[in-house]
Amino acid sequence: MIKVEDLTKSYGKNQVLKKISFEVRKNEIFGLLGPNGAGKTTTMECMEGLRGFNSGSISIMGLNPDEAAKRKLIGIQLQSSSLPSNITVKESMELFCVWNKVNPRYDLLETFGLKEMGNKQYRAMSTGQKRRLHLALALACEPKIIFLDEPTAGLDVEARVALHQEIRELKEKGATILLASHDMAEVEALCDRVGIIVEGKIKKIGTPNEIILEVRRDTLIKIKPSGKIEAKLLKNVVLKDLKEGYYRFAAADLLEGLSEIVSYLKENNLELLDLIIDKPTLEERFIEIAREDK
Ligand SMILES: Nc1ncnc2c1ncn2[C@@H]1O[C@H](COP(=O)(O)OP(=O)(O)OP(=O)(O)O)[C@@H](O)[C@H]1O
Repeated sequence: MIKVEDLTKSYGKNQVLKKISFEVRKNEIFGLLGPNGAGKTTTMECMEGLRGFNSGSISIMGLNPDEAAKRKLIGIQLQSSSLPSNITVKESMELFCVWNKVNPRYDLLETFGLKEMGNKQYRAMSTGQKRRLHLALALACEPKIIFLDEPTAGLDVEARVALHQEIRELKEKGATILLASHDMAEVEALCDRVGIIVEGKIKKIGTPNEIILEVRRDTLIKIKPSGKIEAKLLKNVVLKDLKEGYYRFAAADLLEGLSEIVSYLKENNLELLDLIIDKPTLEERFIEIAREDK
């Protein structure tokens, strides 16, 4: 669907993209994950046809980014300066939809909490409100490919949940979505595959699960029983420490470890007062990868 090959981009002498290559498959949500300044926005802007690049190639459904944009294959969150200051929320939706030859999506204004401010002028909107309007417009013409750059930054919890739901529905309807973010939980929850970009280079591509499996530590099971546990008798878990009545066990296999602990508690008439499972996360692997070259 999208193929980026050996993409390089410099701002003056500062080379910010250093031969980036990745593919986005049809109907997947692909997350571009990276620390501040890694090159996510620059990569997205090159793909959107908004920014030139020095070398390499970008193919979007077989077209170059300019052509793909002209044919309205891609939906982009507009930049803040791109709407006239006196246009209202409702007018901007209508204008955008007439331009794209689709029916206005007033429901999206409702989804993003903008319904009540249909007559508000763009210049009077807060940054968060503008952001939500840009998202509603980006999604309104149901493009085949959608680029979202930090879509939930500055959104409140309700709008964030609504946006996640909207993204999932767009995928169900067949869209391909590229999402740049440094929000690990968001990427883990939404993305089918993730590319980790650090200092202008792609360091890792895989599903969130594949990447999490690379974390070099066991899952930790933290429990508070109603009495003492003879930890030496347990074969599937290793006691790491015992603090304030909490036993922290490492388990190579979570289910086996957990079932052994539960059986032990039952056999010894102990109650389980608290249970915390601490599994490796995408964030842990991301931090390892970001530090690898330092
Ligand atoms: N218009 C520009 N002119 C000069 N340098 C730029 C410009 N835009 C970005 N940069 C630089 O390019 C590098 C990559 O920036 P980019 O915005 O692509 O990163 P990012 O991963 O999106 O970061 P963030 O998560 O902070 O948004 C940074 O060092 C940034 O300072």
